[in-house]
Amino acid sequence: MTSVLKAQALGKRYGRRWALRECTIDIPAGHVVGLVGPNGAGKSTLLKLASGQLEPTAGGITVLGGRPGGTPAQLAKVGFVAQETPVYAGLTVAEHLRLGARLNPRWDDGMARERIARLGLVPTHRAGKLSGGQRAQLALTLGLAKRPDLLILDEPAAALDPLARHEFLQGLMEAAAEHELSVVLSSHLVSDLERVCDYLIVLVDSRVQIAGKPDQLLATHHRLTGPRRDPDGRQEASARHSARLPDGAHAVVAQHRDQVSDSRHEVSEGRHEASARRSDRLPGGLYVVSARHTDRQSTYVVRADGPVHDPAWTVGRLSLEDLVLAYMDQRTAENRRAAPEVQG
Ligand SMILES: Nc1ncnc2c1ncn2[C@@H]1O[C@H](COP(=O)(O)OP(=O)(O)OP(=O)(O)O)[C@@H](O)[C@H]1O
Repeated sequence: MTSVLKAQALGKRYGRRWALRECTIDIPAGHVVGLVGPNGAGKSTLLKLASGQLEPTAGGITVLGGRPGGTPAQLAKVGFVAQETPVYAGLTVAEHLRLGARLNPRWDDGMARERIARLGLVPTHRAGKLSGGQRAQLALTLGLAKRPDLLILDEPAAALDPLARHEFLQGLMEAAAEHELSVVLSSHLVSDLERVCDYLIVLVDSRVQIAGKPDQLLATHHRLTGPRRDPDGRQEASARHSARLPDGAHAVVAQHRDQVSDSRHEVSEGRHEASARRSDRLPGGLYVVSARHTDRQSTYVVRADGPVHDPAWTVGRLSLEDLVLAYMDQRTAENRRAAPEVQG
């Protein structure tokens, strides 16, 4: 299958700080890809690397088989709509279309005019006088009429009200289906991405945490809920030293040790051991994404290759939002290794 975006150990550093690191992804063509993550996670950095506006510090990236921004032909194949939906305030809607026609060899003027008319944008109106939603639609029209093979949008609907956002994303989906376009868009709004995307990338702390088709991601992640047998972490730590651990518990503790963090008890080494100790009750072969404990109950979000059957735990389904939030949880991210990609 052709890759629309392929990155191998891709990294970008600003000064001494990594904005993106060890990013390895392979996105097949023909998808609407959602890129989600907290502020400062590296989303814009990845999108700018993909559109050739930034050069990598480490690793490599190809887009539609070529180096981003490498040749005029490559530039023509990729459209980019930046975060602030850039339009020229002093130019009219019609002047934007004329500029687009002059700058883009594959420009589809008929489509641009038809779309502008359908959206009710008046050609003689200056972009500076348009509403935020209208400006976003104008910027999307320019991106689509360029007739790219890949359209990259950095938080395109962030400033729009829910109705305008709905219309914007609807238009994007229709255009993607009609023109067999691959799309990569970033957003903070998982509900938006859930509606339009058939491939998701979660980026946290400059690293890709997970990537794949939403149904596959949901099939491999579960919520495990069970009683917290010993709600006091200190008692649990001392219990560990009194050699009352079940056979084999040490091995399991070692297996999960760097995968688990307790959102409320992470102060000392003893506490850390206590939190690792709790995970020894989880079924084997799980990757712990997040862990939460109340006095009486423990809740884990875990990734598993197969179904989880363990009478000690209630296994529940996650929504996509639950899954993304579990990965985005900064309190657990620190102690987690980057998860391998789920290929779709
Ligand atoms: N030009 C720059 N110079 C220095 N640091 C930068 C620059 N651009 C981004 N960064 C830093 O790189 C990190 C990633 O930034 P980036 O804009 O890619 O994040 P983001 O996920 O798009 O965030 P947001 O959701 O807030 O737009 C941040 O810590 C940011 O401060």
